[in-house]
Amino acid sequence: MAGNAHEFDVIVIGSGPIGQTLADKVRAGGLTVAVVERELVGGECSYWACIPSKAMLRPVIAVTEAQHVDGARAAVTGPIDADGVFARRDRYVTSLDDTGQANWVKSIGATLVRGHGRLEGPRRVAVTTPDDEVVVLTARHAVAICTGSLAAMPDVPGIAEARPWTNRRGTDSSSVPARLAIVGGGPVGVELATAWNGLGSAVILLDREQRLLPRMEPFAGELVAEGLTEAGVTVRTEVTLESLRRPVADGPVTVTLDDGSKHEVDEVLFAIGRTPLTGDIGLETVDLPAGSWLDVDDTCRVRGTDGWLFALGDVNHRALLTHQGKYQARIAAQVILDQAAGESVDEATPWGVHVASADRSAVPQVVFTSPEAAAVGRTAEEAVAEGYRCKVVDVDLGAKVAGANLYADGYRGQARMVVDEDTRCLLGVTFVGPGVTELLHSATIAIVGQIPIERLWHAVPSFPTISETWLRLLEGYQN
Ligand SMILES: Cc1cc2nc3c(=O)[nH]c(=O)nc-3n(C[C@H](O)[C@H](O)[C@H](O)COP(=O)(O)OP(=O)(O)OC[C@H]3O[C@@H](n4cnc5c(N)ncnc54)[C@H](O)[C@@H]3O)c2cc1C
Ligand SMILES: NC(=O)c1ccc[n+]([C@@H]2O[C@H](COP(=O)([O-])OP(=O)(O)OC[C@H]3O[C@@H](n4cnc5c(N)ncnc54)[C@H](O)[C@@H]3O)[C@@H](O)[C@H]2O)c1
Repeated sequence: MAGNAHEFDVIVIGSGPIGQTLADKVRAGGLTVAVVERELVGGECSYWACIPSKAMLRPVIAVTEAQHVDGARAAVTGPIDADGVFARRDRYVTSLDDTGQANWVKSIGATLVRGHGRLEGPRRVAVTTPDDEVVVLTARHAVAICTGSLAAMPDVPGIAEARPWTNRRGTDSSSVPARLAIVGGGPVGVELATAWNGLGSAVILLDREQRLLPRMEPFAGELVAEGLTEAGVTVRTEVTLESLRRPVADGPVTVTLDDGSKHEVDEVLFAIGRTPLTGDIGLETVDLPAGSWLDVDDTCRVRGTDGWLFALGDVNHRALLTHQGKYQARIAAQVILDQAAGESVDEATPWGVHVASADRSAVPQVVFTSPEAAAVGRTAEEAVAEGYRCKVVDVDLGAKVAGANLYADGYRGQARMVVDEDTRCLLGVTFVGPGVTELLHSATIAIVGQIPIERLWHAVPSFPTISETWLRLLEGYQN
């Protein structure tokens, strides 16, 4: 880079799915962009999170589903081929080679700068390259922090000697531990328990809360725990980890819980949440605290800065999901483009082009377990806590939905719809059961579109599909 080649309209720090989306959109709008990446272009999502976990889960879920269809069950005769699953995963993560994604960044006309980016005052980013050189970039319009998050670790005795797994080894290991303890029963914990149990590990899943998936409707965690238990996972809730011991480097780990029980395993995996990757990105140079989640407004501009600094994706802690971060990137790109053109930004109109309104009321999430759990919007408990006058409708899918029973014999699943009684529009919907994942977007559209119950009756689900759950929910609302 020579002359003013270090000056760009926009600098994006972090090339995960969110940084890439922002770069793509502002570039398409005619701005120049530098994308700074210190590790692999594509981020955690592409190599150690969404993509490898789903590549590993799909074979496990496919086999489990076949085992629940009379007649098909007889065709499932052996264990899952772990090497085949690892090969599938490696294909999806391009064997941790980011050439394809790096070329894509270049193909959109962005400049990829390899190295660790740190703010150096407003609109300046110093990049320490792999050769230990420092390149200083300046941004005419905006800097976007898209640095993502890291697995959180608890402070318990013995953690260093136990060399625990996180989502990284949990998604890139090509050997199956005979015994695996997973601490944390959120989405990462339940998905990786499903995957590794399916691949042959004896898994014990531990959570300190009363139930798994504590952020979803209670029946989600309960049905997922049932599915895991049926598959052979030992599920322990309301337990706290006291210590780990791995006296011999290659030997087993002893996990001690607060109820006094001890469990010997070959590996321990932590899935207890995330911490923001903001500790070493120069936040202190712009008067922001280092190491914290970045507080943004609904346009994704960092509060306390004057409109040049954006934080998108996991780092802003609005919704730690790839699709939601990419939505934020689309909104922020519009804000950046309009600011750069000297046009006004309308931050006051919900659902407008500059406001990430869905983050507040319509975040969809699918947890890929067996059964699957899919939810969007508020839970009943959240709606009540926020002061809504609401009606809750529950449907037992196995008992009431013909399409569900044709999908799996002895189908077990449940749905819940939370309705705002003042507007008769939906506040939240949850589906749990085999094959429900693709139903979720219908609920997202109903919530975002603010479609009243009366109109939903005109959205006719095909017979005999699991979507007929919608009819049962509407009938339940009338009764
Ligand atoms: C096991 C697992 C499974 C998941 N499954 C799903 C799923 O199915 N669906 C879903 O929606 N979400 C899923 N998530 C969440 C999803 O992975 C995150 O929400 C998503 O990766 C966030 O994207 P991001 O771009 O903000 O961050 P990341 O994907 O973490 O990317 C951040 C990038 O920034 C780079 N970086 C960091 N600091 C610097 C720096 N100082 N300088 C330069 N570069 C830097 C990093 O190297 C990285 O490449 C999963 C998470 C886990 C752990
Ligand atoms: N399919 C998906 O959409 C998907 C999959 C994986 C992860 N993610 C996202 O990634 C983020 C991280 O997921 P996660 O599951 O790591 O975090 P999480 O915060 O969603 O869940 C953490 C779980 O660990 C438990 N926990 C916390 N501390 C504990 C302790 N000391 N001992 C025992 N249990 C403890 C909590 O009760 C909770 O159940 C989430 O926001 C999640 O939505 C999404």
